[in-house]
Amino acid sequence: MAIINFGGVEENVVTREEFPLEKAREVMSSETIAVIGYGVQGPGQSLNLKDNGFNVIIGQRQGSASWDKAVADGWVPGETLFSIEEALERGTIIQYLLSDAGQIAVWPTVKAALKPGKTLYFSHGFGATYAERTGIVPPKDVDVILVAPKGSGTSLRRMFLEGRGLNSSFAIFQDATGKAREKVVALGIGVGSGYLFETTFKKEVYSDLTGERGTLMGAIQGIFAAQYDVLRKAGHSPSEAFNETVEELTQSLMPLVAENGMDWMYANCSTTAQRGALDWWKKFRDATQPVFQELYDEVACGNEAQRSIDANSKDDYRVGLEAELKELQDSEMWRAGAAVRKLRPESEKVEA
Ligand SMILES: NC(=O)c1ccc[n+]([C@@H]2O[C@H](COP(=O)([O-])OP(=O)(O)OC[C@H]3O[C@@H](n4cnc5c(N)ncnc54)[C@H](O)[C@@H]3O)[C@@H](O)[C@H]2O)c1
Ligand SMILES: CC(C)(O)[C@@H](O)C(=O)O
Ligand SMILES: [Mg+2]
Ligand SMILES: [Mg+2]
Repeated sequence: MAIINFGGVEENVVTREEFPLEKAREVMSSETIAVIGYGVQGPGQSLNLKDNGFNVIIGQRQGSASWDKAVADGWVPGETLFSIEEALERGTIIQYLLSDAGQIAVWPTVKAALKPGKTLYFSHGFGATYAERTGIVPPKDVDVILVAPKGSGTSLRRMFLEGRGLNSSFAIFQDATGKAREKVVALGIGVGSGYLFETTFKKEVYSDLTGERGTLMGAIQGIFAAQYDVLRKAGHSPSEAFNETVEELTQSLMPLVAENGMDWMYANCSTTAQRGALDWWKKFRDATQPVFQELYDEVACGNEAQRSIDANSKDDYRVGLEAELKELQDSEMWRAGAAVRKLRPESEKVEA
């Protein structure tokens, strides 16, 4: 473990230097990793593990679109691609990567397959933390661990292929064999994490649900929509409103934040912009803080988890989700965005 000072607070992290891939392969040398579910995380984690030299199989519902995707990605039915039941039987490490609602539905099958000595791996603290709502209570004689990549499975794979690494958190829920720690770190390195920081199942799920509902996904769309609306009502064109709300942020300013922090991005803007941003950011903080607090409280009391379980356990949940995504796509702001994306010079080059 390397001790890293995060803004004045020291934390333990695991890097690839201290726990190299060779060591991870050694820890996993006699294990068969069964990745159950081939949605978003399933492909990213399993393909990275395979390319890193681990012994991986996939368990997925036959006849589903995800099964076809697995075949297209090179997994071979009967050799490395199986029904969920068969993969559970063959695997010694069970990477449970169905959707969180799917995990509840399939839990009785998984539980029955968890013979002593097997390891149960999650990428979210959801199922085990909200056990009274999910019914997911692992048997006492298996190791239960978590590696949660902090980003989309799509990014996990893309960054791996670019030689980069998304960071992940890791946690141990249950250490039945005394080897849970080396297993979780080996798998974290194996799935392509840049580095690993330690957490608990409960902290992972509380922070993850807050983050995705907050600044990462929910709040950002809300703030974009509010500013775009004000600009449009004041007579600005869609292209102007979109550029001043989204395009400049994603294309010009966020890469500077990612590179060297907010002050660096500010420093690369005019003194006029800096004066305004420094004057206004605290107003936005104060206006949104109560909403973030409400969000965290709803997560911590379980209401948010319950809403997600109720919505995503419906047979036709995809229909509703797709309609809501379409509503976003069809909004003027995101239609303007589609036109703006096409106008990027590099888009022209791709099409040419
Ligand atoms: N999406 C991400 O990038 C991401 C990032 C970090 C963590 N996670 C976590 O990883 C886990 C997997 O998430 P995901 O987004 O990859 O899942 P997903 O929504 O893409 O679904 C994964 C698979 O679950 C299968 N599935 C759903 N319901 C099922 C059922 N009742 N029976 C059998 N199969 C069923 C689907 O066919 C699909 O292949 C979750 O715990 C999630 O919170 C996801
Ligand atoms: C990619 C995210 C938002 O970080 C993940 O938490 C998810 O649920 O998909
Ligand atoms: Mg999440
Ligand atoms: Mg997340």
